[in-house]
Amino acid sequence: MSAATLRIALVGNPNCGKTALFNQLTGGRQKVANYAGVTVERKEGRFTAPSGRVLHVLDLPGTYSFDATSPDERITRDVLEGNYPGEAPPDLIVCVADATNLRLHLRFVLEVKRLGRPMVLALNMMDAARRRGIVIDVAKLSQRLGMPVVETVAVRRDGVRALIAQVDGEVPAAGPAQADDPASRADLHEEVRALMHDAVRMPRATDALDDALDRWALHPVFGLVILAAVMFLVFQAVYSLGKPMTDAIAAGFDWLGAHVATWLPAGPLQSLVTDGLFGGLGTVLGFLPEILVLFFFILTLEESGYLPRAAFLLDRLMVAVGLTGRSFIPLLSSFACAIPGIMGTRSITDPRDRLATILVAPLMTCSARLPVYALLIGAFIPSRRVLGLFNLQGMVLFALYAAGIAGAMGVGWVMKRLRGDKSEHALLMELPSYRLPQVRDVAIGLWERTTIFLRRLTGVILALTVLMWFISTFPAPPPGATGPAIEYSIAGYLGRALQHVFAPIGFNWQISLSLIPAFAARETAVAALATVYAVGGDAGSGLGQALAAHIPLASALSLLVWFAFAPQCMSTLAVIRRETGSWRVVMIAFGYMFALAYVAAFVTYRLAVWLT
Ligand SMILES: Nc1nc2c(ncn2[C@@H]2O[C@H](COP(=O)(O)OP(=O)(O)OP(=O)(O)O)[C@@H](O)[C@H]2O)c(=O)[nH]1
Ligand SMILES: [Mg+2]
Repeated sequence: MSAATLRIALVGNPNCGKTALFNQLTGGRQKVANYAGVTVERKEGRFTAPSGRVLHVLDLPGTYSFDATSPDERITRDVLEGNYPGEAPPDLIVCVADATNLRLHLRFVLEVKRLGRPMVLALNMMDAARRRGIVIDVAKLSQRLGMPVVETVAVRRDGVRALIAQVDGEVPAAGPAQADDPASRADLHEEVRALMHDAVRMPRATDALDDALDRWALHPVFGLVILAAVMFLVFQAVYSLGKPMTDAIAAGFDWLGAHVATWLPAGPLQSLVTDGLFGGLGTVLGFLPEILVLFFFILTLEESGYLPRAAFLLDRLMVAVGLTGRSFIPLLSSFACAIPGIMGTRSITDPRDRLATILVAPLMTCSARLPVYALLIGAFIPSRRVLGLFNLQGMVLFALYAAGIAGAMGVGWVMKRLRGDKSEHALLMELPSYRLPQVRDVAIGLWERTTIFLRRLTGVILALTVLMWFISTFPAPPPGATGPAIEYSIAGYLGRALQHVFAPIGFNWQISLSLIPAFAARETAVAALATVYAVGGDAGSGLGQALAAHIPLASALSLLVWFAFAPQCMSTLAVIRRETGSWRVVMIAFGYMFALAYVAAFVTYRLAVWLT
């Protein structure tokens, strides 16, 4: 080991603030949230300590013990034991413990100590511990444990000073390694009790506010009512807060597009700029506010500590449909994007539960679908008040999300029947303390979302939009052609060929065509429709109106339902393959979702045609 660099690893029970410490030390932007199992991969960062020494910091998934059973916990164990491929064991282990919950967290500290490696204990959440009147005799604890102990507050900028000073100094000597057998593990419990007795004074009462809130939040009836109300309000807010901003952006782009068009000579370049860039990309960009409003609520909920309660409430229902309460948080993250959701299933111990969760995660409506929904809802569903209070468009949006959830439950139930599984696993899940969201974490989360969105927009969506514009413009119609020019383009031919598949569910050739780029990034369906209609000369008065004029209501409803279920995302399929290591699972996922989407869209279309 050179003196100039030091490799440290942050370990500890889930939800004790390892990632918050990591971010504070390295200036990183890893996801922090108030539930167990947020971090499921090893993440690396670095910073330069005041002495000039460079510290490499590893953030690891939380783990309760070394009897690791879930895939994410195994990563932590392997890294510490030096079994992680291509990585030497860390020079110094920083074991993080939640100071408000030492009775639980010290057990793992003792387990890590048995590895006999240089180690420091960080008592995190000291702010919360002080607030609750918990008194910790740090000197005594350090002496009894035989390792340096520092206090930290990972959510405050100056809350990691003591830790930095500690890791910047001498590396503490390692204690003796101890054998790790079941008998000696039983002693850990006694050891924790003795430590608690000697070094920690806990107030008698637990947190009264948490208990009072939980009486409502975990109530079998009111709890569900509260959960439903929270979800419903979120979707109302997406509309009432996001929509005005979206409209303003769209108006701005129309204005800009019209002006830019006057500076360009008429011809392909003008068409590319106005139809492709302003029409296509501008329309997608306009949906950013809605996405951010949705994320504001998801991030706030994640930080509040409410989500594990919701998981707990829904556990019985989820077990009935072949999932578990543990699936709840991965499924909820899939509202952002199925990819982190599918990766989040690593914290599910039972492999069959994990597989079931992976298979249904793509049915949760990801944020890339929001522009498609918002566009079609805006064009086809009147913006009416219902019961003088709720917005009809917001209600339809809520219904589409609900359709995804109901679909997931149905599929889970069928899979459970197919595998003849009668086993039920009790949900063991820690309920964290309620916490006011940190402005910084919410801001980081929104910023991350914005950059991801803009990167997609200027990358894959831009490329596909230009491609769509190109195939809709060329080749030019032959001399003497009578129909609209676009019908003679590559896009026209391709769309009509595809339409054979999709005509039964009511899609015209333009919609059928837009499904191709949507496979790479779903939002592109919007850009593609915008471009195709604009090139066809139909979008003069806005894409919404053009769609309303050219697509019957029944087809629009069918398209919405299609998007709720269809397996239209390459990256999701790729991540399923990576996480399960099986092409068969990918085929099953693709096949069942395609069938489900097709049948559901077919039924919707026929019903709508019949009713209208
Ligand atoms: N009040 C207070 N909250 C903290 C502190 N450190 C972290 N938190 C909050 O605790 C929660 C968990 O923090 P994370 O950093 O995600 O915890 P983690 O240990 O990385 O969790 P996993 O990745 O699930 O193992 C978040 O809501 C943080 O905002 C602290 O020192 N004080
Ligand atoms: Mg973490």
